[in-house]
Amino acid sequence: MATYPNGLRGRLVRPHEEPPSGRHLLGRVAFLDHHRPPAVRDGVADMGVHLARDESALVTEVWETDAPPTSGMYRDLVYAHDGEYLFCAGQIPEGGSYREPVREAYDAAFDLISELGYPHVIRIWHFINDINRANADGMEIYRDFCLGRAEAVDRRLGPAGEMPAATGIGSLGGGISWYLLTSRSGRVRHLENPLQVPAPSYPHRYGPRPPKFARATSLSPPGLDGAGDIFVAGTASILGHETVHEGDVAKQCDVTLANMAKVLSRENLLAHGIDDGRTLKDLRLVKVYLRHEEDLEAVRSACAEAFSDTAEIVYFTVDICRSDLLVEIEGIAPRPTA
Ligand SMILES: C=C(O[C@@H]1C=C(C(=O)O)C=C[C@H]1O)C(=O)O
Repeated sequence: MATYPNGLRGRLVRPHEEPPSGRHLLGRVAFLDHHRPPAVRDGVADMGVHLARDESALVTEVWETDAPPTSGMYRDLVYAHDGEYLFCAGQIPEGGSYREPVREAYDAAFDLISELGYPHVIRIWHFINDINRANADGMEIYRDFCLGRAEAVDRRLGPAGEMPAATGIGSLGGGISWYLLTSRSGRVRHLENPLQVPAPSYPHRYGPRPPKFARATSLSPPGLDGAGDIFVAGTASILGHETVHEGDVAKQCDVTLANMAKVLSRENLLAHGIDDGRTLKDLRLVKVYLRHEEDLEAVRSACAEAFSDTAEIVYFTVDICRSDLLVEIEGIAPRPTA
């Protein structure tokens, strides 16, 4: 623990802001108006995701650690690791079907994780261009993606293999951009939400293979066994396995926030063996995804009320994994002592 007094921390940096100083940069994901391939740039593992429609949405997510990282390329992935944490990012070019390339990309990441020795996956993000469009075989691209992911996960972890909190959301170009964080020896626990069917158990009507992710993941750094940082997955207006409040963004936003509050609640954490409780006011690094630009003010005011004044909140207008979802939100509740 002494080596990692602050551990892994994510921050959002706006174009006009000073880059972070004093700590080491493990990875950098820039949300841009174009995509930028994964590479080591200025010594930092870096990738650009096409998510910004205009300059107001330009923002960079940086992951800081306490030890100097080593970075490099592995197959098509860029990575960096510092002895306790690993960041890795990749892009899968646009094509007629994503099933096979997603399987290969996941395979490469699993190989990297095991070769370098960072087996505990904390969090994964996927940004999928044309997520609701049909692929060359007529299958929705999100479902095509889920198929490749499920096959890769089955092969490596078995059908019951646990996956961490994730985001699977639209983007504006560049195929699929994805990145993940893993830990060497931290304690990683995956959490579900009693209001929602676990995504890996969604029925067949949502696609041939279900999405493999948890509703949240708790990361306790080495030496600290209590509650850790809680990474809340991309969350939407889904109860059980069904979308609720089709066409009503305000109500979808309320259900989304209630789902996030439930995952973080003391009752839910205790049910997962974690003696702690968090609220929406503890969330930081909040990303809000909207299907329609015109919903921004309604969603912004709901979020301003729900989250802390000091939370960093960014808004992106992109498609969402189900065509009836209008809003999706994710965030991180850091451990209180940090
Ligand atoms: C919104 C949902 O799923 C979305 C898709 C995910 C994925 O496929 O990795 C993860 C979280 C969300 O971004 C949901 O099913 O509740």
